[in-house]
Amino acid sequence: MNSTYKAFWLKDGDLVVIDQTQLPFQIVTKTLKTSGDATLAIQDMTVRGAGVIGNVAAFGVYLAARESKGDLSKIKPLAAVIRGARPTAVNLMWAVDRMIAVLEKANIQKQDLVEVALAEAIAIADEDVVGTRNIGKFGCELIAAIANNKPQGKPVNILTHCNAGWLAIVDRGSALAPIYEAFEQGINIHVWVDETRPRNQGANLTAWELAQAKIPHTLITDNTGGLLMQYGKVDLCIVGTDRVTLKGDVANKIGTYLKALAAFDNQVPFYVALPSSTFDMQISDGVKEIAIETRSPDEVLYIQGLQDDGKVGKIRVAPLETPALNYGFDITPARLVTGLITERGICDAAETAIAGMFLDLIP
Ligand SMILES: CSC[C@@H](O)[C@@H](O)C(=O)COP(=O)(O)O
Repeated sequence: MNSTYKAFWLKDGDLVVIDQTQLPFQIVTKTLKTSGDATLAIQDMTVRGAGVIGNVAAFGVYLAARESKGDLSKIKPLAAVIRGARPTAVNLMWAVDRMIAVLEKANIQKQDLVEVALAEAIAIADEDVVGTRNIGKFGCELIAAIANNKPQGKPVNILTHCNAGWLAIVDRGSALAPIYEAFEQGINIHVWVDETRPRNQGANLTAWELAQAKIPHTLITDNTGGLLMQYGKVDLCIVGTDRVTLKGDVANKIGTYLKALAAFDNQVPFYVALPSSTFDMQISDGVKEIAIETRSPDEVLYIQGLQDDGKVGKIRVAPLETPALNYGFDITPARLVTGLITERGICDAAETAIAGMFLDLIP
């Protein structure tokens, strides 16, 4: 793993992860020693974001191999538990399936499965590093083209939702990869950051990443984007995704769909950035076929933040008797997506274009 920024790293054979539930107020790490630790870290969102969920799942299979002393019959049920940790991000299932396929082959060849699992989990992370760099380069071309048509001194205003930065995919994220690249190239940019209720990944994580990188940004409530688009203050939307179907329907953090509708109504280009591991080529209709995670109502009923006493705590924002519903993701239909920014290039969110660029991934 060669990345500059990391959401996780290896130490003495264990996996250390940044506890994202504590950001931006404190940088706390957790050490995952067992496959159960990996499952829990994914479930309680110590780690989150489609890519990093896949990485931690892959290392979780390695930890399963270690605790099973390389016995494949014991690794498989543990891997199945990791695979079920969260339902929507397909990178989780993809990573576990890839790990098990490699281990099955290695088992026939009587190789050391602990070593093989570790090497494969590292390989997946290393591929992500290369992939995000390429996503950054392709996406940056879009930003550069807009910048060329801007009056001198005016920034390209990019709106993003949730967190799709290096905390979500090593080592530059998906949606934020073109933003990091553009900033590095000296393009004048400014990012509108949706707070992303209920868990506030925008306010807590994206704003923190951008602040660390000194990239100009402004935090907005989730409902502000439409007005900004009507005012001509958004040049481009770029979001990440947890699963894209063969026909180009996009699952991403709840609220993405409404942003895409507003973008469509205002002729603002709406791009989705993803590594190819986020395609689910076995399905077509996102609304009918993608399982949307439902999370605890408490995430809606309470807000977590920094208290006046300097401690991180939660406060309730609704009457005690009010129930809440908490879908974690929504589906943006392909027709609202201007294009998909992938590590192989930019393609239309349509079956012919996706199949044309990713034929080798279609089962
Ligand atoms: C890899 S970034 C794309 C998505 O994973 C991201 O936008 C997102 O929706 C994350 O959701 P989360 O619930 O925080 O895991």
